[in-house]
Amino acid sequence: MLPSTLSKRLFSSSVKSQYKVTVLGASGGIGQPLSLLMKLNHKVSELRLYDLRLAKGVATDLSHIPTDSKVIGFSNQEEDGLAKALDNADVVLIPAGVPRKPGMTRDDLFSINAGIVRDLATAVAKNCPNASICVISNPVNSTVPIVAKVLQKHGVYNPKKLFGVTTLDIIRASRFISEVEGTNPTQERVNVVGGHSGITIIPLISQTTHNLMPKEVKDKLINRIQFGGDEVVKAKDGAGSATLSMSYAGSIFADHVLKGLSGEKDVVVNSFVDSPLYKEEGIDFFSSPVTLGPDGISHIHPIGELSTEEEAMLVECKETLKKNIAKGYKFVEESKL
Ligand SMILES: NC(=O)C1=CN([C@@H]2O[C@H](COP(=O)(O)OP(=O)(O)OC[C@H]3O[C@@H](n4cnc5c(N)ncnc54)[C@H](O)[C@@H]3O)[C@@H](O)[C@H]2O)C=CC1
Ligand SMILES: O=C([O-])CC(=O)C(=O)O
Repeated sequence: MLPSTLSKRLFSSSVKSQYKVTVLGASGGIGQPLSLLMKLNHKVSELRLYDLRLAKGVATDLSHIPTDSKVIGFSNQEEDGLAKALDNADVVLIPAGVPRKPGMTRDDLFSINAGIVRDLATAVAKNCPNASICVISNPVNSTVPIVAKVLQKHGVYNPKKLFGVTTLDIIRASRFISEVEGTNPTQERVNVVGGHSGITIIPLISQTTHNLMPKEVKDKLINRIQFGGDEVVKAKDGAGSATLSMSYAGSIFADHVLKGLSGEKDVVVNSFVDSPLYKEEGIDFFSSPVTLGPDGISHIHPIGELSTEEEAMLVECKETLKKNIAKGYKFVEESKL
């Protein structure tokens, strides 16, 4: 293929770039490749990168790519760096925070990441209260409620525009089920609902065409989807958790949000959101398919029919989620804001 044809394929688009996207934690393992993928997204007109280190370097590097967007790096060393990065942003992606090491659960990250996410959410509340906020930092089951509470305290909470990014569970499920069934992963779609940690991740295999696989094969598959994160943490052996698959997942999620904002029809994606599904049972957030539009979430879909085994998983999931959400709320209540 001629280089010019290749460059046209990669970089040309008839889509109008119009959205300002900010990545908080842009120099990290997820932040860098995620920023690269957002630089390639034609709906983005301005990409702002913020981190405690290297954000200007990463921004300069990406700024040489000939797509129709401007890239600007902001550092915490400059006055109002964070405020400038967020000023009037349309979409904010948050992969800031520490990743796991072998032997840790996502909840073990709470002690450090809760404060980071609280402070970044405070800056979002002050500088871009209308933004769609996509939270990647773990533990997602608690960091999303933290952001909600912070925004509530500032009187700017819009539940239609706050998202916990659980897309990695969806893409893992597509991949892993295709490995078991010998199918094309791009054609596989599993509805994964609940939360984003261990047993709160519920892959609804009964809703796929592969429900008749032997029980032990299915149990193993479900366990692999639920603990796929641990597989990467173990393989990286102390150097972090999923970054490349996560940045791919994050870019797909962000693209859905941008498609919704730009008025595309039937934009449906799973996300951990402020949800009516189990609110009566005291569970304010739950991941299920949601339809996105110009004002954020336009519809939250129920999770559909479950098998007896999946019903039992849902019971366990809800018990853990309730505690994770309460922990996030309590942290903000006890913080001086
Ligand atoms: N939602 C999901 O499915 C997934 C979530 N994660 C989570 O994403 C987070 C980031 O993971 P990695 O990128 O691998 O970690 P990393 O350590 O490579 O990068 C994190 C970046 O955040 C920056 N940072 C820390 N505090 C900050 C602050 N106050 N403001 C701005 N930037 C700040 C750091 O300087 C660093 O560059 C972790 O909490 C991890 O558990 C990881 C994989 C999947
Ligand atoms: O496992 C981790 O800590 C990172 C993560 O959330 C994932 O890979 O799903």
